[in-house]
Amino acid sequence: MRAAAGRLRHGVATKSENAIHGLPRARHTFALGSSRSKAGACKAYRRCLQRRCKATLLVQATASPMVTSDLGPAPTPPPTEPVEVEYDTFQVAPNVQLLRGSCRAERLKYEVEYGLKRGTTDNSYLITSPGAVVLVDVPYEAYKEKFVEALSAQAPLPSLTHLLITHLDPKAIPTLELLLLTRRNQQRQQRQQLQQQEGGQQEGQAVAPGAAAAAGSPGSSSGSGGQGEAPPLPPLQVVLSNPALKLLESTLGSPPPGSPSLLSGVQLQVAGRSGAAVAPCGPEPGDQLQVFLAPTPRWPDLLLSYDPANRILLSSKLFSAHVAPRDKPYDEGGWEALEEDWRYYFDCMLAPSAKQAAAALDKLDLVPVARQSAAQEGELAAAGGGGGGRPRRVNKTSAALRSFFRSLLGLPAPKLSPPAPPTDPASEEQSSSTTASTATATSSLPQLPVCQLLPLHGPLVSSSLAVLLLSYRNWIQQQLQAAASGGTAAVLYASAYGNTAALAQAISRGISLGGVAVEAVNLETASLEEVAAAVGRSQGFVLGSPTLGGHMPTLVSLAMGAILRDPGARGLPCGVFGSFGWSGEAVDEMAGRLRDAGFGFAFEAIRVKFKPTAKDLLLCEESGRALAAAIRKRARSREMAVAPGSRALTASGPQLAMGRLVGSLAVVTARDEDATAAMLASWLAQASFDPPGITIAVKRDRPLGQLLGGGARFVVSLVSEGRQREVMRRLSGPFAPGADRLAGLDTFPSPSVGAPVLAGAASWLECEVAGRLEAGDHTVLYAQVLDGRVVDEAASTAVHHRKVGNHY
Ligand SMILES: Cc1cc2nc3c(=O)[nH]c(=O)nc-3n(C[C@H](O)[C@H](O)[C@H](O)COP(=O)(O)O)c2cc1C
Repeated sequence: MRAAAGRLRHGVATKSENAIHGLPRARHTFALGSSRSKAGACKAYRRCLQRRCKATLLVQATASPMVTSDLGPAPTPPPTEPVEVEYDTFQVAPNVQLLRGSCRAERLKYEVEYGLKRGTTDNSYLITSPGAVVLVDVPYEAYKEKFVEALSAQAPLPSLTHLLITHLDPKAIPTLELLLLTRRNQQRQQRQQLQQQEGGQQEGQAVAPGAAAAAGSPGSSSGSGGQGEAPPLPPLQVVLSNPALKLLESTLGSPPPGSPSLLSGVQLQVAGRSGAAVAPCGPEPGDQLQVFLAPTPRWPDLLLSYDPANRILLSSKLFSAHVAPRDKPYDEGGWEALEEDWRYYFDCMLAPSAKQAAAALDKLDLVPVARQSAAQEGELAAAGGGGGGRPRRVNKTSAALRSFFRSLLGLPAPKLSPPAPPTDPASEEQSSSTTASTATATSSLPQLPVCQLLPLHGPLVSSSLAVLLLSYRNWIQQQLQAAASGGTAAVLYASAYGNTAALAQAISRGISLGGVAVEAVNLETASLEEVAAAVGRSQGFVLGSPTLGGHMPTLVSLAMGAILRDPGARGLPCGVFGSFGWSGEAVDEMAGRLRDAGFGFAFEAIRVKFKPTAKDLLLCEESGRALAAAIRKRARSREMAVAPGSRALTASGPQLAMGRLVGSLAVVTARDEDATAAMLASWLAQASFDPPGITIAVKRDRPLGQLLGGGARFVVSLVSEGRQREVMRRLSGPFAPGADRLAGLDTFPSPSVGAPVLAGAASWLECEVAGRLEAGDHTVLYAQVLDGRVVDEAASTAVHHRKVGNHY
């Protein structure tokens, strides 16, 4: 192995584009088909469309459609897939508990287009203060019983005074239902107990002192001394955004005839303005949870909440990650251990809504400060410091931290977008007939010291707080810059079961990696005006649809009509894709209508049977990059038409000098299930003797970064002198999406990684990624060498010589 590593040379080889294939790091895991009969399935899907929500994505499925009908074979019932979940509670501040449901073995079946399988957590928080017990968020239904049990152990449910919902997913509705039902039952029991006690007192029986208070209701202690019926308990105040309110009303608000609405015992309060105070969170009068509206196209109901007493941001989907840390709830291992997870979540979930994410963060001037130890927090709280969270204590630290991290990341000014013009509070106000609007809007941006980010999913952010905050701004900035310089592509899709959504996500990744920003539009929730506006803002688009009943669903057809009617859309590069079960007409219909209207396709129509495999997702990612390339090419030719020669490349002195750096010419390969990736590389170097280690620099816009995440394994074949011409010719590209880049080259699988080794290479190495460093437009991967062989003792390694250092 060491002999093989010793074949690394600094020099030679490719001037080529490094023909990197990318793979998603893992496949998503949801199953397909439907448990329903033809009629049931159609009804479910129609209901989904009518409600314009993703509730029917809950339908479980199987990949073996067997039953026939006049719609075609209907899917068979699904195997029930038990999901193993755990439930834990942790104290994260003197008066704040984390209630955490986690699923490690496999991620839960949601956010189906999210490609990782590192487990996930659903985080809820309980904030207790004098006179208020505030629950923040309820988890998905897989956790519902354990959640209600864990919550009841922390606080009797009737004692809950507020429920703050930062995001309401249809899959959390059953949990909310159980919570409200259990609370109502517990209230009834309490009331009966109190009545019995009242009766007992009247009959002269002894009542244990404080028995009513032990029942746990804020109303109960005050009511225990009265005569007659026990006083009614105060209603639960549910604070949420207007879109969440609509979902709540359309589900729990309309119970079956004869049963009382679970919402009758709650008071709904719409968070109408950013900065509004909605619930107590500490002992002092000013200790009020503030809410900030943070809607994105994907999550139109999103709220962020700031707890000034504990200096905590309840960040909902922002700063989340789908990873389930063991035992400890925090970001153990820090930035190094979790950067990839946070970044991947951002790329999948927030990059397509970068503008909205920027707008949300611009509403808060967050200042990172150090977290106190639990003991210190306790002392400070006891001393009336509310957890020590007062700005005067922390400004010095925060300024130093901010400037340190800003310089570390080479970041510009902290603001992402120009300050918004003063808003008319009325325009931001969200209306609701059932609500009492909140008060106390901020007029300017006060600094908000923050020592913890408490997200909906994944680890709580403490040790990596400053760097994650700044990285978010950096990532958002990159997206906005891509949109400004490379343009935007609209990714329009509908998906009943998540399969087409998974394709849309992979295409979006490819587009982003190709240097073009993505505006994702879910046709189930967007209006036709929004569709037209998104296409109008874009320089290219893709359209995705499942086949249902032999056609594309009506909403896709309507969206298509909106595009065809828009004269500005003519000539935009585009592409179509979709998942199907047996006939797959939708993709042909879309392609046919666009072709007839004169549109040009950046890639071949993508049709995937049911659930996409790793290979399908790789094809999608490459197709996304092809669309990005078409968009950039079109922009360049327009630019050239205006100012010919404006983009001529001129190499500077340093670039010429850097061109004299040389590296070994290698072929890097990796495998993921049915997909194989290969790239030409020459920016390789030995980095460690013991353990043996190497580095590879991979350009950021290559999908290889996704392929080679932490712990990923790959193979390096060092090309032998004399073969560089042949290898470079075959691997330099350009390649059509899905093309086999190793076609025509002899290979064999490496013994343990199983990725292809180039036959006749000077040597080969099997490696495992052990670290990543973001470096300018490349990512430097540090990998430990697991195994290796010298294939040809006599061969020397080919070296890549270049003239200039501004390309390979
Ligand atoms: C009610 C219903 C009707 C369907 N009709 C067809 C059809 O006519 N032709 C076909 O190829 N697949 C059909 N399918 C299968 C879907 O296209 C397939 O499940 C696809 O993966 C769904 O993609 P999605 O997850 O993006 O919604 C049907 C599925 C359902 C539930």
